[in-house]
Amino acid sequence: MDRLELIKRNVQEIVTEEELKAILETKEHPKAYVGYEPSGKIHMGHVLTVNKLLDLQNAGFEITVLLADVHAYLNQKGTLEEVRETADYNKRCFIALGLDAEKTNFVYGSDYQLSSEYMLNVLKLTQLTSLNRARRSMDEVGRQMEDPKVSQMVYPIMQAVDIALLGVDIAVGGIDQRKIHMLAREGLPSLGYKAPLCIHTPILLGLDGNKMSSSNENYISVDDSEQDIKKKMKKAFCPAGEAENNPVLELFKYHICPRYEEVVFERPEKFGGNLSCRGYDELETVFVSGELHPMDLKNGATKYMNQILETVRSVI
Ligand SMILES: N[C@@H](Cc1ccc(O)cc1)C(=O)O
Repeated sequence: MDRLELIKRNVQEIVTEEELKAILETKEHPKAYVGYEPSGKIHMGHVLTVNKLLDLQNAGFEITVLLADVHAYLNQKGTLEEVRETADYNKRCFIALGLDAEKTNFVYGSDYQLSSEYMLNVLKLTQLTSLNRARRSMDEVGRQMEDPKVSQMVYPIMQAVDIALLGVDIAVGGIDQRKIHMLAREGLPSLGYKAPLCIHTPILLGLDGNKMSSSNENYISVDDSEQDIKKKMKKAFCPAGEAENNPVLELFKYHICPRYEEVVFERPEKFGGNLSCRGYDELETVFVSGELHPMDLKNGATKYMNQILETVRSVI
């Protein structure tokens, strides 16, 4: 796979592809980052952006991971001390998932976001941003936004300033980060910084076919046991022959197939014997044709997710 193909795989949007091509031509080691609000549960949604960072690392990018403790605090996720501790756990998870501990630049928000240079930029950008826009940019990111706090209006402004002061060329994130990234693209040039490129990954469905939510734990997280995964997969929504809105197929598309050249579904002879697929497209075709039963797909997902998470569990 060439560099551009690797960067584009499983991505929902690149803003803009022309800019990406230009940067690939001029820089051998462009810089990209993702920021994460520290979370007690690192789930397959987080892992999707980690996978993209791995692709970028393999494409020669320099990677920064922002452990956004101050952002989590501003977004009502706990005290600064609590979120900082969770950030340490998250760093261990990300390394276990394959990010090179030596080559990846892990940064805590609180280590630089309280400096006067940073704060002055934040204040300048607050002065250029309407309250309405700041609020809208938090639509898919903010907690309890029926009664937003002022801290949650500062949040997107700080995220924009992060991009400038971390000195990255590319901001990576789920498509839910889009409005904040657009604010950064528009606002940063007025502060004398360049507009960042953005790479947005899709947002995964929950295993029940609804939005992922911690209240009904409808997702796989990296600390799930083999038993947890079995149970969750058994209950998972997996409509026969359907490729759209199928969370089990999504696991193959975004997590399993990128890690395995070939996947094998083990079936007794009377159900057609073992079936193997090379690459996600082939698997989707086979599933849509009805040749592969949802039960077999789920069993396969259980096997591979366990293999992937085995190594992670053993080190976190
Ligand atoms: N907004 C991100 C977290 C984040 C914070 C600061 C950043 O600079 C980048 C990302 C989230 O929803 O989890």
